[in-house]
Amino acid sequence: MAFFTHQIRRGFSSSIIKNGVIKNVTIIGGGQMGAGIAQVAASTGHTVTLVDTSEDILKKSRKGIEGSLKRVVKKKFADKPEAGEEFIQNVLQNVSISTDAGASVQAADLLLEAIVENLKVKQDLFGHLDELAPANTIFASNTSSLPITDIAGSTSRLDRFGGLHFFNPVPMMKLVEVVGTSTTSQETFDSLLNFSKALGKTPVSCKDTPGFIVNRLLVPYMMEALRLHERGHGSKEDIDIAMKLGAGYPMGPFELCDYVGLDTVKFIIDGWSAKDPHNPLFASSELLNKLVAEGKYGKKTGEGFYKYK
Ligand SMILES: CCCCCCC[C@H](O)CC(=O)SCCNC(=O)CCNC(=O)[C@H](O)C(C)(C)COP(=O)([O-])OP(=O)([O-])OC[C@H]1O[C@@H](n2cnc3c(N)ncnc32)[C@H](O)[C@@H]1OP(=O)([O-])[O-]
Ligand SMILES: NC(=O)c1ccc[n+]([C@@H]2O[C@H](COP(=O)([O-])OP(=O)(O)OC[C@H]3O[C@@H](n4cnc5c(N)ncnc54)[C@H](O)[C@@H]3O)[C@@H](O)[C@H]2O)c1
Repeated sequence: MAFFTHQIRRGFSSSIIKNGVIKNVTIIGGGQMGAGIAQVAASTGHTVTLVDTSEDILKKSRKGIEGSLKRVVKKKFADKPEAGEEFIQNVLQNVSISTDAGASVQAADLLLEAIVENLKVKQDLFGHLDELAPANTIFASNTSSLPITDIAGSTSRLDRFGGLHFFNPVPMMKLVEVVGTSTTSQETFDSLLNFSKALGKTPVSCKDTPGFIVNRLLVPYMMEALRLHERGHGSKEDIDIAMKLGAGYPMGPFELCDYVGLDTVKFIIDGWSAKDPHNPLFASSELLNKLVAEGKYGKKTGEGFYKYK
């Protein structure tokens, strides 16, 4: 059954964002975050184009969205399975997939990037798409740790650029950090704030400071858990149990690192440590580096601190 239209819908005129209301969204990066955001945006009546580098990856994104929608529907439509199935079909119809980023931005009110946590790669992508996207398309990044100002600097639309930081798993996590730089216009910021609300999320306003709010507090905590283990002061299992049962976290720090992706965790901490090398909060972890070198990125590869196969 063809759930997804495999091409960009034709017949759209260029994006004409009306009264700052975002309806058409192009998401670049169909990994765990991009697929999750696509699902939530499509579930709330937005038209979504999900872009990645290959059809195979996009097939995996589609499978992930379908799986997650089934879990949502199991609860939301517990006693109405037919309505649940209809909901899934409607949501999936709102999502197109594409490997052509340039074509996919033509009708976008919002271009939201969720690709690898690497400044140069993000700058190259935005710089390229800045030349192709309609002038009024708002650009936003889902970066965990990079300055929005640095990413935006690769474009000529500094007033129409902001941060939209979602949390993993996107369908379950209620928060969105909306990040304004010194050049983000109030109109753009309001559009991003209202878009987050339209997704059913609770937005908070953030300054463009390292880690915004959540990660500025979460990253040092998680890295200290890794170092505590490396000092021989606790097994990863005991640290995870302790933080779940003693501090009320739904996942322990090792479980959460695996859930986020150890490659992403390493990108974040290496970036911060390069900028602030003497800050002990941002010191790296040998164990993390070893696992990443072995290609053990956590849940997404089947092994990280724990095994998932
Ligand atoms: C060192 C540096 C690190 C920093 C990294 C920063 C990264 C980033 O920038 C910020 C973040 O995101 S930070 C990360 C922020 N994130 C966190 O901190 C997350 C912390 N973890 C949690 O909040 C919970 O463990 C979960 C909600 C993930 C799972 O809940 P649970 O109770 O432990 O386990 P359960 O029994 O499996 O699931 C129960 C029900 O949840 C539902 N459901 C779950 N996943 C779903 C999905 N994908 N779709 C749809 N539904 C989904 C489903 O209904 C399921 O019921 P089912 O009938 O069994 O299908
Ligand atoms: N994982 C998390 O918990 C989490 C939470 C919030 C924010 N983030 C941020 O979101 C972004 C994505 O993280 P993720 O966990 O989804 O990563 P991921 O590895 O699951 O997915 C990234 C996707 O981007 C694709 N990609 C890479 N370069 C591309 C390009 N030039 N064009 C199109 N697609 C490209 C990859 O093929 C991959 O499918 C990162 O900036 C990360 O810091 C991650």
